[in-house]
Amino acid sequence: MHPNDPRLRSFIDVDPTSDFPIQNLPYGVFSTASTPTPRVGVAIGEYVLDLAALQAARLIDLPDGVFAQPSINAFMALGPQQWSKTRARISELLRHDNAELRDNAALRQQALIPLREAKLHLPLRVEGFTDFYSSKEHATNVGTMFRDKTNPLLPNWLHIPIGYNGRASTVVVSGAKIHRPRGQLKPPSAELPSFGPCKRLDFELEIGVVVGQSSAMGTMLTEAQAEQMIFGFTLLNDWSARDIQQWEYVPLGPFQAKAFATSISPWIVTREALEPFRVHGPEQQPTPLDYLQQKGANNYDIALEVCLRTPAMATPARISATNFKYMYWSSVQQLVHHASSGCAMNIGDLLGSGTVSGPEKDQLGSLLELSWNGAEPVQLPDGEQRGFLEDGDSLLMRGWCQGDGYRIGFGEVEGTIQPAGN
Ligand SMILES: O=C(O)/C=C/C(=O)CC(=O)CC(=O)O
Ligand SMILES: [Ca+2]
Ligand SMILES: [Mg+2]
Repeated sequence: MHPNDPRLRSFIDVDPTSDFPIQNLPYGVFSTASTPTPRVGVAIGEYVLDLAALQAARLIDLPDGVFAQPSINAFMALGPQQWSKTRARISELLRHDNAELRDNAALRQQALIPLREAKLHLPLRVEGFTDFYSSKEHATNVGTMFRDKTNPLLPNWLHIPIGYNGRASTVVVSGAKIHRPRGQLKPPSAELPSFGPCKRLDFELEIGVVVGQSSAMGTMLTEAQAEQMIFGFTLLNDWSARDIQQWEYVPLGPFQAKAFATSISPWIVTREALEPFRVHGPEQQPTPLDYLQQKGANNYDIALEVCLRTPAMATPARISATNFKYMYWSSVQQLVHHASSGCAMNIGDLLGSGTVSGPEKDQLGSLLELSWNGAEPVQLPDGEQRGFLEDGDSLLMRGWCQGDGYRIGFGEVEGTIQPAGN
């Protein structure tokens, strides 16, 4: 049976609402109190399966030590055929009718760790971080607020997957504390800029693409090559300082406004696990230039939600619910474009999709849009309201593909705002 087959069952009980059924098997890096060395595992139900332990027990046939690493980069370097073969083998080992692991109590004890006992680390060594801008709704909304409401979409937008080179150095895993950045601020009413803590701190709901293969400097990628280079997908929050951004971004784009932190979820859902959830993206009109043309279903149906919890709230409240399927430019088009000048791509490059905003008012992927630059604050169930994020606020993103009786989930990415540092 193919590892995506909905009929597959594991000997580990998995709730139908779990993010991590046997059809998912996302990769992460974890450690435990008893074994503090970070190593690679996959999530299954309420457990992490320790792949370094399975390999040491000779149940997985790959180069020695490939999972006894603090990142998945060495595994990604093995290439797409090994990714697929390994996923099939892990699936086989977890099946209800396979005795190899199921009936080996000692190995099960060692290799299946309850998720609540695992510390989750940044799953990849991030070589480069690029952030795209591929939701037409988001680009239109920001253009309306920041530039020209009669002509919000800039003329290049429908021809180029626009992006900027971000910072790999500040990509952090879910749970990492986020310090309010400081920067140059110049509200429209002020004559001169001042330096101080950001007053308009925001999130951006995005999907992160993990590049698992390299391309040589000077070479372009075909659609098929780019597809094969994508290892998997994460949730990504591109924290954004809107006041710093508005003053600094002309003409080279965001710089310090988005350099202070980017959070990702701890699990990387493989491209293969998302195959059953492919959908057509929006129609692209005008037709893109030849090198960007793509055939077939080039997007994914991934439900996404954003929840906010202020220090006064007992539980988080949902403030947005949208879907990745609305994105105009696909991940493959972004990657093809990224390499099109001859830019070398590396194993461990991370590409942000761009803020995922849908067409409706409750489908927007940033507070900038939800509160219309602070003018219409978001109302929370306990009577509080938010134009932008305040110290102590916790922001939570979730994502999943809904199958028939199971879901391919991304887990979550959380970050809590700390006061500005020194
Ligand atoms: O329209 C602008 O000037 C800026 C938009 C963004 O905030 C840039 C960005 O990070 C891209 C995105 O997430 O879609
Ligand atoms: Ca962004
Ligand atoms: Mg960022």
